[in-house]
Amino acid sequence: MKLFYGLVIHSKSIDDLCFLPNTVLIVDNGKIVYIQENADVNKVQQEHNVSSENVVILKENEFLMPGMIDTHIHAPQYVNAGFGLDLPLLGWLNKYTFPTEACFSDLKFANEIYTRVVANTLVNGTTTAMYFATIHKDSALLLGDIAHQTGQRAFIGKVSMDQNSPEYYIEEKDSAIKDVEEFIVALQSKNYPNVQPAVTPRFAITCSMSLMKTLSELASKYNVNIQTHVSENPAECEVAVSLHEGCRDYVDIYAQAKLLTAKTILAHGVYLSDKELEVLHQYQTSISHCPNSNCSIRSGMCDVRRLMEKGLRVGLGTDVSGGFSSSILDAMRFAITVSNILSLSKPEEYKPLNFRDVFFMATLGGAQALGLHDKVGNFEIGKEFDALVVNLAPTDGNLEVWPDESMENRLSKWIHLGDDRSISRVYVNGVEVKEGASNTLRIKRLGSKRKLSEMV
Ligand SMILES: Nc1nc2[nH]cnc2c(=O)[nH]1
Ligand SMILES: [Zn+2]
Repeated sequence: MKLFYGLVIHSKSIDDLCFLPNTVLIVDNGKIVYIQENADVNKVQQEHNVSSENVVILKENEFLMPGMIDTHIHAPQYVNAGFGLDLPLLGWLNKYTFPTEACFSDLKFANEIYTRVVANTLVNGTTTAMYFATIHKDSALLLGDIAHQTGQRAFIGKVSMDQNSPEYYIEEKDSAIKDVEEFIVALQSKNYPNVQPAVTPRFAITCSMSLMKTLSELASKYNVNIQTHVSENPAECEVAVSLHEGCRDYVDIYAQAKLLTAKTILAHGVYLSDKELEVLHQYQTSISHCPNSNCSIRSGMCDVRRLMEKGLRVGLGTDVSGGFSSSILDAMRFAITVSNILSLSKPEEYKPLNFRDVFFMATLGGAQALGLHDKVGNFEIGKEFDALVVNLAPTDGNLEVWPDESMENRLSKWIHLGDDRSISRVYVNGVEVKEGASNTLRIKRLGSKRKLSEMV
């Protein structure tokens, strides 16, 4: 049992951001069992029989918030984060992405990179990640092992692609199906409490209709989440629709493949028509908004306010390495900036996203988009305790606050100026995981680094 006392911040909905001062929150067996604002901490501690070594009193400049959720990240592309941003999507995939992903047939290389990406995202406050791995079954399973061992909540997608891909990085349809089924069975049979497989057709250009239909059957047979990309870039949209005869638009391709479910998340959705949004709403399919990626590989600017007003659930994604940063704080800022820019050409009454909106999207909104909102996303009794202790006065960095600043302004400052140095503790399912992840990264950085080419 663990008792936390101090300022708690979480969202109950996009319009209901709560600041709860002097709050006691008790966690037992990973779950939240008690939460009371303006509580008498000593009294509650005694009543619940919590020993003093299990009491965490937050400091003046600290607050507790739900862990952040990255609804779309490519773990193998972590190696490429920050370069190769000179080409738009289709050229970028061929020149930079596919060659890198092909290296993950090598388990030693996969182990090096996957250990780092899991540790790095945890240190940056990502308590849940929806990962694309590569087409390689064994290294995707390894990513699952690493997430489990390091303590991150994760969905792991072994990527499927059977057409329009380079010969060194493509699957035959039959072996693609066999490998996905074996991957799902193997990962599920490990019984990791917080790591689940996800069916992951790469996107409509690299997947045949027949492959996608079978993947949808597998998703339903094993009751797993589905993830793919949609409507990210104008050239991509054109090619996708031209490849799948008889499909009205991009969303119709996935509708005909029966991939649209309440457990499906589609990355991007920059160019979706009203009709497509209506269809996604009917299927309760959600969207991962990846604004850094959309800017960095110049895909376009997604008006997520419009998507949310149409009733879609929208989470944030880093989309490393289309996006160059693996931090959800960065995704929050990019989401605000894209929305601000879009608002310049909108009517005056258009409301760009603000820090409250993106805080919601990074936490409860992401949980809703992944269908995890009964488990995580905010602090409700019965939910699992995925949380960050944020320190607004780190010893270094650009973040500075003053004692008489409002809680709202302090949160806004953190969202705009914070980084991993201001995240002092990270909990997943009640277990503190930041220290272990930081040590892993430190050891990896101190050790002499091998050349990438020597690792493969
Ligand atoms: N951003 C992005 N879009 C994709 N569409 C298909 N594959 C990818 C990918 O790896 N990254
Ligand atoms: Zn992506």
